Amino acid sequence: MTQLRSGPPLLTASDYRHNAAHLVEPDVWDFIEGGAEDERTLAANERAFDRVRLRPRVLAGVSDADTGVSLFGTRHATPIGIAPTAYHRLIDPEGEVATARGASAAGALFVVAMFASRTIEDIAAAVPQPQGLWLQVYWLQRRDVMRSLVRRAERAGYGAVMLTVDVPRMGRRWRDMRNGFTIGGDVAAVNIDPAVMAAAHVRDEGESAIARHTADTFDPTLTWADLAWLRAQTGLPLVLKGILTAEDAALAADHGADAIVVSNHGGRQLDGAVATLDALTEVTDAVGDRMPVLFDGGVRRGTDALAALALGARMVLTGRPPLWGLAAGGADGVAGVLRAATGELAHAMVLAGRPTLAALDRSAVRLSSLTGADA
Ligand SMILES: Cc1cc2nc3c(=O)[nH]c(=O)nc-3n(C[C@H](O)[C@H](O)[C@H](O)COP(=O)(O)O)c2cc1C
Ligand SMILES: O=C(O)C(=O)c1ccccc1
Repeated sequence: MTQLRSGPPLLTASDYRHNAAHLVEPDVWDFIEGGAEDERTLAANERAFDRVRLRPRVLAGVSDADTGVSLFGTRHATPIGIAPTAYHRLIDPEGEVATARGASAAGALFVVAMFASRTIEDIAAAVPQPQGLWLQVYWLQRRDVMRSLVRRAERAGYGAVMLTVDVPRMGRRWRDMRNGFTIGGDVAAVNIDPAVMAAAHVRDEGESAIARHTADTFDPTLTWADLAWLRAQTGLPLVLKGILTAEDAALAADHGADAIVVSNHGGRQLDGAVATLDALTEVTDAVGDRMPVLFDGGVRRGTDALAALALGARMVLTGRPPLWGLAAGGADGVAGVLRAATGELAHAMVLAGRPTLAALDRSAVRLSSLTGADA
């Protein structure tokens, strides 16, 4: 656990959040915490877990739990990984290098964002096993830039490429627009051709610079047929992030995705979109065993992870909590927040009588509680 110089130990993600709030600039805090428009989907993601009621089994002879999970041939000590988030140097001078060290210490997957503020190679060099890193990309108008990123990740030993598909344009985040949020100082998206990033700090009154930059550089004309191009650029597994419906999950499988992430971008894109926990079962039903389904959105404690895993997620990702850890204690804080959640998960697995992730199935959740019937 992360012990600060003074004050009580940080035991839960919520402890890290309260601690971190005082340690980053207010506009950066709003960028991290904020969601799109009235933030209803952001709130719904967390609230969905409040409805979950578990069905513990007893006298199962369970004294310890194994949280290990394999994905694409790589073993992870925990099924709780780090979702891609941009610009970690806004929070810690070492940025993604510190995050990678923390993830590696906790045995967790770290999905590095295309908009990382440290190089793909420096991040890989910070960990003993770079296949525990994946690279997230957005579809840029400049396909040559995408290709070079994917090739660099492959050469550096990354384990997979994750294409985020829920940003044809950036969601309107009133907080960032009111703050006139820009990425400045010596923080930059160092992996992307400077020509592509040239206008990244430009904005008009009432605008967010990242939204302006996204509109200038992303390719919103993308369709399912275009995925074949990216597929052909790399031998790495291709994971699609941002699926919320059975229809799109089936299309992803038909178009050769190796995995998908049920995600609404942490409530930062379409406000009013379904909470991810509420979308999970329709997606896992549609996919069956065709490919692994991952999950993100609102996971704040071990029992949240347990519910998503029970409903069919192979792994869960968390976005904001590792950033709270990074702010509170650098690499140690990232490891601390992941270990806290993993410890809670293992504890819940013992109390629920399910010693392994394989033994965790839908019978662990009272399904009527998800629809609010038990409220
Ligand atoms: C500060 C911040 C930056 C993010 N940047 C990216 C990004 O660059 N690419 C991406 O695919 N998702 C990005 N996301 C979305 C996360 O990957 C993830 O879907 C979301 O945070 C999960 O919800 P949670 O924060 O409730 O765990 C970002 C989220 C946050 C909070
Ligand atoms: O903030 C985000 O959610 C996000 O996806 C993003 C994308 C590009 C630059 C910065 C953030």
